[in-house]
Amino acid sequence: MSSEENPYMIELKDIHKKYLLKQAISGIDLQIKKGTIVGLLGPNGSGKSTLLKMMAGLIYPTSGTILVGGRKPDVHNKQHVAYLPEIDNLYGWMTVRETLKFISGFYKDWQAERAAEMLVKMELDENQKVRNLSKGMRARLKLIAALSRNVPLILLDEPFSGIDPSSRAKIIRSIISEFQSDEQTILLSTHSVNESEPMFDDVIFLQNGQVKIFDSTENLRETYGCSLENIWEKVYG
Ligand SMILES: Nc1ncnc2c1ncn2[C@@H]1O[C@H](COP(=O)(O)OP(=O)(O)OP(=O)(O)O)[C@@H](O)[C@H]1O
Repeated sequence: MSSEENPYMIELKDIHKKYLLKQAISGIDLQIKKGTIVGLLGPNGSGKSTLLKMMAGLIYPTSGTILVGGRKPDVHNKQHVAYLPEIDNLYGWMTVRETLKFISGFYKDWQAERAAEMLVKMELDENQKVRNLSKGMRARLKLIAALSRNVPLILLDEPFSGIDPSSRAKIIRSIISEFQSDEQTILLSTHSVNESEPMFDDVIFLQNGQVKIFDSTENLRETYGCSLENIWEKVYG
C-alpha cells in the first residue's frame, strides 16, 4: 500500500438518519479499515440494516457524510459494492442455476468459477427451484450471490439467518479461508455472535442508533477477558 493511499474503506462522519418520526441513527462516526472483516452487532432495531443500506447507497443519511472507497455512495454503488439484503429478493420460479446466471448478468466482476465452487461447498442443487428451497438453503444462495463478486466491499445483512448452527460454522470457515484481505473488506451484521467471532477483526456494538463499542476483537477479549457473546451480554444484558 502506498503511503498516500487512503487506509479506510468506509468513513462515516456524524451520520444521522430519521425515517419520518423515527430517529434510526443518531450521530455515528466510524472509520473501517481496508482488508478487515468487521462484525456489526446490536439488538433488533439498533440500526444495523439502516447503516448497511446507507453504505450500499440504497438510502441516504438525513445529515452527515459517508464515503465508501473515498466516494459518496449513490445508485452506481452496486458496481463496486456487493450487498446481501436482509429480505429475500429471489424469484421462486427460477432454479438455483438460473438465479445465479440472472444475477451474474448484472455484474462485470462476477466470478463464475467461485460461484460453482461455493455451490458445492454449500451443498446446493443447481437444478432445484428456489421456491422449493428451505429458508437456510435460500440464505446460502443469497450468500453465494454476494460472495461470487470481485468487489472491494461486501456488505452482508444477517447472512446466516435461517442457517443451522453447524452449517453456519462451516460457511464461516469458508468465508475466512477465501477472504482476500489485500483486496476486500467485509462488513456483516449478525445475531450469531458465537459462531461469527473467529471471523471478525473488528466489532461494532450498536445501541439505539449509536456506536456503543468499536474495537478489535483482540482488544475486546483482552479488556473484558471473555468471548464476544459474553461481552454482548454485558453490553446489552
Ligand atoms: N423504512 C422505515 N420506516 C420507518 N422506520 C424504519 C424503517 N426502517 C427501519 N426503521 C426503524 O429504524 C430503526 C432501526 O431499524 P433497522 O432495521 O436499521 O434495525 P436493525 O438493527 O437492522 O434491526 P434487526 O436486528 O431487527 O434487523 C428501528 O426502530 C426501525 O423500526
